[in-house]
Amino acid sequence: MAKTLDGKAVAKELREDLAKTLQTASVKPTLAVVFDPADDGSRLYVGMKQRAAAKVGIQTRDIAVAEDASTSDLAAVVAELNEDPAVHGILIQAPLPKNVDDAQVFAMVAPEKDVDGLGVTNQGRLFANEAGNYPVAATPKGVMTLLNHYNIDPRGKRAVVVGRSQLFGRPMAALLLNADATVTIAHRYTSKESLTALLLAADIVVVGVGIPNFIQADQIKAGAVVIDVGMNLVDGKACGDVAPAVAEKAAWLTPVPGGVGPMTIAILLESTLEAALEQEKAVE
Ligand SMILES: Nc1nc2c(c(=O)[nH]1)N[C@@H](CN(C=O)c1ccc(C(=O)N[C@@H](CCC(=O)O)C(=O)O)cc1)CN2
Repeated sequence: MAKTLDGKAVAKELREDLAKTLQTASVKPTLAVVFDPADDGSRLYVGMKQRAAAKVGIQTRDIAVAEDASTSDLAAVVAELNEDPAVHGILIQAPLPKNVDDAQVFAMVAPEKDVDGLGVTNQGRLFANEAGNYPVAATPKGVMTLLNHYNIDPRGKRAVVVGRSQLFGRPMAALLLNADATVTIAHRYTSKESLTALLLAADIVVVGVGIPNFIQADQIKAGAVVIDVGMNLVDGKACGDVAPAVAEKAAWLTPVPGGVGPMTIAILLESTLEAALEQEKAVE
């Protein structure tokens, strides 16, 4: 039976450390959250982020986007936040309304305020494996933090990332590559046959496609590490992309809920504090 990669517990530790640091920090960070209030998922996740931020001592500022907003409307919103010295971090909660190009909006955020690491500058740094401290997309960074916590070293391992989004798959693959894994990305055009062959050879599988039971036990190598980034609702209950029977094959598995989700939020808060401290240093 697989051991649990307990994101809920690791995220709690991370948040407690952040709260301690913030008690004596010289800056009280402010995170601006730009989101579509008509999207049920966004309302839920933004609420979770706001509550977690308040508990550690980070202020949030809500910016609700109108249903008929365009990319250029968002450009004006982001430009104002970029210029506001009271705002240290800007979070663009995806998805934005249908007339907005999310990727273009991610790219408008000033790199020093891009706490979600989704803009081209910070993604470029990650893909170049640039040394130093810059924000990285919260979900993939949360996965790496979880692996590290359980002393699972990707070096020399065969890793398969299923999904190629800007939020998850691309930065996930870059982080695993930067950690010296041999990485393959599978996506919607990868045939089921090829995907199964890749998965059966993989030591580490990270999947985030938004389809319940997408990964079955007979596609997983015995002893693999399986990270479920999926977040689906089935009969009102949260579940991931990995079938429950995978627990009988894998050595390690993340639960849903309680795995990668809480890590995503904790890493966002950590990146917000780091951005605020950097901006304060730059002003001095
Ligand atoms: N700008 C961003 N947009 C989105 C991101 C992101 O990282 N940045 N990720 C997802 C959603 N997401 C954060 O925004 C997120 C999803 C789920 C969770 C979480 O903790 N889920 C709980 C279960 C919740 C439930 O019971 O329904 C868990 O896994 O334990 C946190 C964050 C899309 N957009």
